[in-house]
Amino acid sequence: MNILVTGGAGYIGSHMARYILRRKLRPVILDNLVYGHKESLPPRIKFYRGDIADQKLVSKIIRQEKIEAVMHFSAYAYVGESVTNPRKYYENNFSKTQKLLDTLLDNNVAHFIFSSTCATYGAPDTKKISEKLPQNPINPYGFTKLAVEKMLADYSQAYGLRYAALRYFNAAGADDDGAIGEAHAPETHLIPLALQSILNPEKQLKIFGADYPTPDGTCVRDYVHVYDLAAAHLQALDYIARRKTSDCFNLGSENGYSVREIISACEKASGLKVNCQETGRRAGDPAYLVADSGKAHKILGWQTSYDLEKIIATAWQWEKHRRY
Ligand SMILES: NC(=O)c1ccc[n+]([C@@H]2O[C@H](COP(=O)([O-])OP(=O)(O)OC[C@H]3O[C@@H](n4cnc5c(N)ncnc54)[C@H](O)[C@@H]3O)[C@@H](O)[C@H]2O)c1
Ligand SMILES: O=c1ccn([C@@H]2O[C@H](COP(=O)(O)OP(=O)(O)O[C@H]3O[C@H](CO)[C@@H](O)[C@H](O)[C@H]3O)[C@@H](O)[C@H]2O)c(=O)[nH]1
Repeated sequence: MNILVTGGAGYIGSHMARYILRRKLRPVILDNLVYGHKESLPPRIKFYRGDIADQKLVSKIIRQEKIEAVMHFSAYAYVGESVTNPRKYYENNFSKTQKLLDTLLDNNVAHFIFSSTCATYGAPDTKKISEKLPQNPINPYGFTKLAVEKMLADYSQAYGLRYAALRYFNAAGADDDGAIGEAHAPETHLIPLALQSILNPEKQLKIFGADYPTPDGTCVRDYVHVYDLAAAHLQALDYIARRKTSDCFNLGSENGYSVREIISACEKASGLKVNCQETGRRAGDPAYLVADSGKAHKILGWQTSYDLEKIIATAWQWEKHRRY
């Protein structure tokens, strides 16, 4: 099967591309390299540098590469920036995704896997988040992802598009051999920043808020390894194709870890101290986000295989020797 991976030079997309290759399927990458790294792609992989909204280019790729399904990772994902510059997010995450979808329909590509997020739930007042909870995002980033989910539901109803909306919790970790890993620029995520503060004494990790209503006062998140996410994508694709259906799934480990627990895990993995300091809360951070992934377990047969220790071990391996 030929699978178009948009945003395939980015963090999660580049791991997806490797995972697809290992499963003897064929990924084709489309990325404009606004973020992302060409060095993250395996040699000899088919790569197109371009924009998802370039309908001529996307049509050409579909025809030339005989694309049968699309995994759509490309988006902007800085929550804070989405508040100060929402037009950038509505344009890239929503409007351009509509252009992409229209191109797919015009070229009879009917299978679509979408990178959604637990940020579509907002700040729910519950221990574990299942798909039954209402989606009430609290920032423009979350709204753009929810808007795409709504568009997918309408397109599926009207035009027969089959899709899976995969609502990731916190993607983390790196390739087991350390060849690729998380490399956002700027980096805003907790695990890479904690590990970088170990390697570079000039970098200090700020703990955003120690007064949350959580056991140790810091925010709790559900960290899920990128290859576990990748596995879910292929399982979801198989499911929507075989069953001729569409659905949404929460993807998390179902375990919550506080910022302080992540810092301790990074110190344990490295044997070194994280240089950190408590500061005020970061705007828009809910106290507690942990998945109920029972639906993905039951319907897709998805299980995670990386626990927190393994996730941090792969991230540490990557940070120590990173190539880009
Ligand atoms: N990282 C997380 O924890 C997380 C959690 C939930 C959801 N997500 C979603 O997963 C997806 C991937 O996230 P990531 O962390 O790998 O981000 P990333 O920034 O590393 O990757 C996104 C890639 O998309 C490319 N891109 C952006 N706009 C494009 C366009 N218009 N045309 C072509 N390419 C374009 C960028 O160059 C980049 O390589 C995003 O949709 C994000 O919203 C991420
Ligand atoms: O320097 C830092 C960075 C983060 N945090 C905290 O660490 C936790 C995790 O933060 P981060 O790694 O930035 O992830 P999230 O803000 O939870 O967001 C990620 O996970 C979401 C799903 O939960 C996705 O929608 C987003 O795209 C993705 O960036 C949060 O409580 C932050 O306040 C710090 O204390 N200091």
